[in-house]
Amino acid sequence: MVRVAIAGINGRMGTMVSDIVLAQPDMELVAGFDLSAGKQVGPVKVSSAKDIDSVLKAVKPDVLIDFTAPSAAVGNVKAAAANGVRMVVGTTGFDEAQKKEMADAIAKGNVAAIISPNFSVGVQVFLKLLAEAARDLEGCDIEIIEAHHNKKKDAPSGTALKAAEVISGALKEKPPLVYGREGVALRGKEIGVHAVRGGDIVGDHTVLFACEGERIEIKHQAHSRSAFASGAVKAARWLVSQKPGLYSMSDMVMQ
Ligand SMILES: NC(=O)C1=CN([C@@H]2O[C@H](COP(=O)(O)OP(=O)(O)OC[C@H]3O[C@@H](n4cnc5c(N)ncnc54)[C@H](OP(=O)(O)O)[C@@H]3O)[C@@H](O)[C@H]2O)C=CC1
Ligand SMILES: O=C(O)C1=N[C@H](C(=O)O)C[C@H](O)C1
Repeated sequence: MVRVAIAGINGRMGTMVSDIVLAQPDMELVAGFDLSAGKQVGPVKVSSAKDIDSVLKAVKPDVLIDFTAPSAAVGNVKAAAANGVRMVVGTTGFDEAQKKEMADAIAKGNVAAIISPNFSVGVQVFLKLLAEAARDLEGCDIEIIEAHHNKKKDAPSGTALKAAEVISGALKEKPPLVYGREGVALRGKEIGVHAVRGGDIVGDHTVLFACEGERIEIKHQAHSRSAFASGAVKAARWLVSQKPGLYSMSDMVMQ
């Protein structure tokens, strides 16, 4: 049995991840953490986020799945790594210092972890297509447009930033990012990044390659958070048989 703990278990993603974990015959939900404690989820009563260290020590999960907020996730990663617990981190919106803090904690704890801004399998294919298009269409103007629900706190999305990183990695000339546009300014060599927020949009990412006389759009649309949640649960199962280290979702999907 894979013993799973979930941080952010009361949230939109945490709720869906716990439903999927509870339905897996080879998984057991052993702990859940959130700012508001006490709710019963399957066999566990949600623990207060501040008790994560003592609860991890007591229940010894195999994997902690985190969908919370950036500073919360950094604390959770440190607690999990210090207790030898593997991690699946789906939270987005980290700054560079927070990314380094997590990587250092994972290395020091000598545990296996996946940090990914998007756990859908489709998005891994989308990223692969972007790299190919960027290589073949060098010189075309590139714009990334993402759309999400009106409760999303970070912008641009983690996936949009990952798309920019992948595109940049495939181009000979590394362009700067320009977030939105306002006022009088001609487009330069940049990648434009635009965030749309509204209603209950689950997660759309479009990359436009605009060339002379033609254009290509590569688009991924998530219809349900189950695309992310089921990928995160698969990642938890996969991590159990991996050596210690920091992995990405493409390490798992493209194996
Ligand atoms: N990688 C991926 O595939 C995906 C990533 N995401 C990302 O996941 C994150 C969560 O998204 P979503 O579920 O929509 O957000 P929600 O706000 O619905 O859920 C986050 C939950 O975490 C709780 N929380 C805050 N701090 C802590 C803490 N220290 N310990 C435990 N729980 C805590 C929040 O409590 P409270 O509400 O009281 O603040 C809330 O219940 C975001 O960063 C989002 O961008 C989302 C979808 C897919
Ligand atoms: O907050 C969300 O909802 C999502 N966040 C992720 C991101 O920032 O890329 C992934 C997904 O698009 C949904």
